[in-house]
Amino acid sequence: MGQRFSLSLRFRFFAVLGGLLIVAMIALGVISKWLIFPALQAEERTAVQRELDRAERSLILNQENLLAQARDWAHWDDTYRFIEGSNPRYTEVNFSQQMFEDMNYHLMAFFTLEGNIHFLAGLDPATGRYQTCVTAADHCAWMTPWVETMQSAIANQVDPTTLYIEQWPAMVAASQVLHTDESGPPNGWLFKVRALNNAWLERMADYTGLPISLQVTQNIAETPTRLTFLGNHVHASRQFPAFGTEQAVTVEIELNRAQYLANLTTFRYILLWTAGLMLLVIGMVLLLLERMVLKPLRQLTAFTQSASLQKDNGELTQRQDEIGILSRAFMEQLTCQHQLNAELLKMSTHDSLTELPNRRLFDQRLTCAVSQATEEDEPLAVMMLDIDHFKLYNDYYGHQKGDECLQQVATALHNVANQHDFLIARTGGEEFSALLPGVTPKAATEFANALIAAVDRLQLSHATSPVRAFVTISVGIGMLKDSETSLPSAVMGTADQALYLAKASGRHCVVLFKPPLASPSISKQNTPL
Ligand SMILES: Nc1nc2c(ncn2[C@@H]2O[C@H](COP(=O)(O)OP(=O)(O)OP(=O)(O)O)[C@@H](O)[C@H]2O)c(=O)[nH]1
Repeated sequence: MGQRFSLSLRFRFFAVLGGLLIVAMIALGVISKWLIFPALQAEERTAVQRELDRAERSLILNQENLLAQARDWAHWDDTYRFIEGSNPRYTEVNFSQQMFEDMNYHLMAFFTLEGNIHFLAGLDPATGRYQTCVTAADHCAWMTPWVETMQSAIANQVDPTTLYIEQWPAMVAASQVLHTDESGPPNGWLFKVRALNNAWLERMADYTGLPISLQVTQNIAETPTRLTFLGNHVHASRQFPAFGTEQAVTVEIELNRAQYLANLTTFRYILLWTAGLMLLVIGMVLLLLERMVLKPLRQLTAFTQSASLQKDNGELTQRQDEIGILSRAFMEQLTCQHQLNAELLKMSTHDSLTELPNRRLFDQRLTCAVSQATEEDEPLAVMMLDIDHFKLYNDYYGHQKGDECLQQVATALHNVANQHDFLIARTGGEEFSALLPGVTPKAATEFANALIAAVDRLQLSHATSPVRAFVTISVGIGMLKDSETSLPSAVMGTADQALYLAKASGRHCVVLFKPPLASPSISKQNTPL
């Protein structure tokens, strides 16, 4: 049973489509894990990097802007003369708290070419008050570390714009002091410092639209950019090394992952729907296969297995699809087969000329009748009939007429047999046999006479017959009880002997076999009746 199920179409369809579904699911999973999710993450990474780049560009732009302002001041005859000491009103005219605040400067330092302080001005980080000094001491002591770093930059190679970290992070721009037409020789250095404080951050946030914050980090990382994904937000940072230290200014932005999470949710929905749809489609295909193919096939199998055509309830043959066509074709074939079988059966059991049962059928019935009569101790009569001088008939009228004569005689005999409910068969050329179960010798004799009379009534001319001018028959009757043995052949032998006697006695008569006839000599008792 199990093996038959595993070989069935239903199982194979289930197995193939189920397998297909599993493969598709695995493929979806693999594609999601190795292609889609990494692609979404890469896209998010790129978007965050882009935002970091934007923050960096703003920082650089701001630095370049500061540098441009430093150069503007440094390449100016007034500044040149101020360094020379021939412009006493320079500071008074150009410097004020308002100017520092407006320009977002925190310190401006003028140096000689050798790096000696010429003039310092700045906003005290503690009080926010504007101060000017010619030395970084006393009330300008907060400037000292800045001044030392700048002097170290002058002593080495001055980077025109860079980041400094001294107490707080700042961007610094430096330029040599030249004439307004940028002719030399240079006679000093001008440094401008812009603190990267909260006010600056607020301006940057306004300018970029990004929530930028700054950190001073003590170690410079190998990779300046760092992205940390935390639930629904991402923390991105990029380091910028500060001048002359191992420290760095780290620009940080905190971004919402809403876009990524929305993409992820959308994709998960798509994934879910795709899986659901696949499941639905395969389920539908299986259902349709079951209803449209497998169930009708099973019905067709049951239908073909049933022996009788009568079992067709029309459900299959009335269908208009391929199954219906197949069923109808099968039905036609089956009907044709049945007809052929019936014809073959008739051909094998009936005589084609007279349509009476033939010897084969007669012998079968005789065997059954003999055993039944023996078992039930019932009488059984058999007859052998022969057309008298049929050779002469054939010779005179021809074979064709002989056939017609045989047919007419057969019909007459059949009608009598039918009327009295016994079997008559054509068992030889012009020889017939009858089987009469439960019939006594007396009744058998009456039936035999009825048969002779029926043939007589035909009045078929037989011009050359020495018996009558028409076709006649002779009949020999044998009874089972008078037979030596219960063998069918022995019973028929008694009838044959009786017929022989009938022929010998002048024909056109009935002879009933009597037991003494069982001996080789024919008894007188077997005289024509
Ligand atoms: N037309 C025709 N003749 C047949 C057929 N079968 C047998 N015969 C003929 O029947 C004749 C039988 O002849 P016989 O056996 O000598 O017997 P009979 O002439 O009838 O003589 P008795 O039986 O002694 O009266 C033969 O001539 C056969 O050719 C048949 O199917 N059609």
